[in-house]
Amino acid sequence: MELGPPGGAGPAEPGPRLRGLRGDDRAASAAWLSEASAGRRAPSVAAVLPAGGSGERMGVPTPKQFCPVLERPLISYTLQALERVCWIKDIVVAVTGENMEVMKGIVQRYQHKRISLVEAGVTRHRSIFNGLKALAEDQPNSKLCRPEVVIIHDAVRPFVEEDVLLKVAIAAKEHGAAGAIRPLVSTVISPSADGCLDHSLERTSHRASEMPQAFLFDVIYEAYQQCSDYDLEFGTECLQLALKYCHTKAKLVEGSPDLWKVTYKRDLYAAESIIKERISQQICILMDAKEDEEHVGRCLEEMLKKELNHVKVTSGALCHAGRDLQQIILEQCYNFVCVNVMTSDFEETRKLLNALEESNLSILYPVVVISVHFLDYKLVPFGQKMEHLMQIKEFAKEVKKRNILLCGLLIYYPQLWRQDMRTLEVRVYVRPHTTQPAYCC
Ligand SMILES: Nc1ccn([C@@H]2O[C@H](COP(=O)(O)OP(=O)(O)OP(=O)(O)O)[C@@H](O)[C@H]2O)c(=O)n1
Ligand SMILES: O=P(O)(O)OC[C@@H](O)[C@@H](O)[C@@H](O)CO
Repeated sequence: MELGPPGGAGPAEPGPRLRGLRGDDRAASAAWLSEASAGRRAPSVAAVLPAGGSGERMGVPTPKQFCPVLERPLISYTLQALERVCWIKDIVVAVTGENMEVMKGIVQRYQHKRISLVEAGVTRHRSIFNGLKALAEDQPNSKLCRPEVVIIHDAVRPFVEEDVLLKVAIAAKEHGAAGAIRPLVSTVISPSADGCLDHSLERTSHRASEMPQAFLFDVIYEAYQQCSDYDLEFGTECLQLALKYCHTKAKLVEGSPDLWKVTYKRDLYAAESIIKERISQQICILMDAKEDEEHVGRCLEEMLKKELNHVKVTSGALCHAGRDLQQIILEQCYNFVCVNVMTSDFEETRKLLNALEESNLSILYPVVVISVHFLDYKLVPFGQKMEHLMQIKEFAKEVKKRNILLCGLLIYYPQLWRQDMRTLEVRVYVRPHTTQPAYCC
């Protein structure tokens, strides 16, 4: 079993982040995190991701966890989802020896943090067990701490949100084990030996066991240590191991429809559609820290928040915002508004375009950049400005080769308006089913 280089301690983002949580989940998360801030020992949480399968049902040579979705390996989306959760301290991924270098390359290329790699086993349960052993602190050279709670999540379930992770972790702390469930889509039947129907299960009184699942580490580690070879070989349910070997009845937590596991090729197409839909709901507003730009950017942010799920704002000259921007690009933002209030030059937009051209964003999906310029027509003759701004056409042609759609928006305003900057109303028209918003100020 080989522990790869830990991906760096601590959450990818400073401080507690309650993103992706709503209502009482947010309150629960705050309570969960406040244990730390209250000076009490925070409940330490780690995750184990079994990623050592061959993906036979996918029917392609590449194991499905490494299959590209928008040119990015599927497992990277799952890691990104877990990394958004600041209270998961370590993420242990079990991969086969032959895929260890591939996995290390993915961790490096997408700058995944808090990742440790262990050797997978010949079955999913054995892979999970190897992950637990790495956390048990009874391994030589292990840099990992034994967690109080461990989350187990299939590497091929990329659409996991913080709220369900929090629910199963809190439930596991209280009950010893917890798992996400979903209503059955098809009725479960039991065939007789001669291949005929023996009986069917009452669908409404049964549920599908999904992931994530969470356990008190001691419970699930003990269960795996007691586990029979038969169960390690043929078992598919961690909750059952906790029940059978530790008499721990898991708390069942209703999960969202997006928790499904990528198993067949159609699931990969579905995953790509979901990822594209999520990309179209994200936008980043870049502006310089100048007061006017700040105000315009904040106006735009408020308007866009009514239309889109994720609106990020990064201010400060791009060179300072660079790290922020890199993180935003890493999180797969494909839509940008670059606000240039008093400067007509394209320096900021150009820096953004350079960062995008050097990024890992897929060329298969259009990046939309809207370069907004506010100019006081009393200060600057229109002709001269338009000539200058027409440069944007040249930029646009250049970056189009990389599927970056660059649009320019010039807002000419009278001198008086400058004092009225505070009253600026931004009306945003986001064309449905497109990533290209149309703006009017
Ligand atoms: N020896 C194994 C087998 C599976 N898994 C992981 O367990 C998760 C769920 O298993 P499954 O969907 O069955 O994956 P595969 O075994 O790869 O798929 P198949 O059964 O189609 O071969 C996947 O992330 C898979 O990589 C694992 O870590 N080690
Ligand atoms: O059986 P598979 O290896 O396809 O999937 C493993 C688990 O995801 C599956 O058994 C869930 O029902 C969770 O227990």
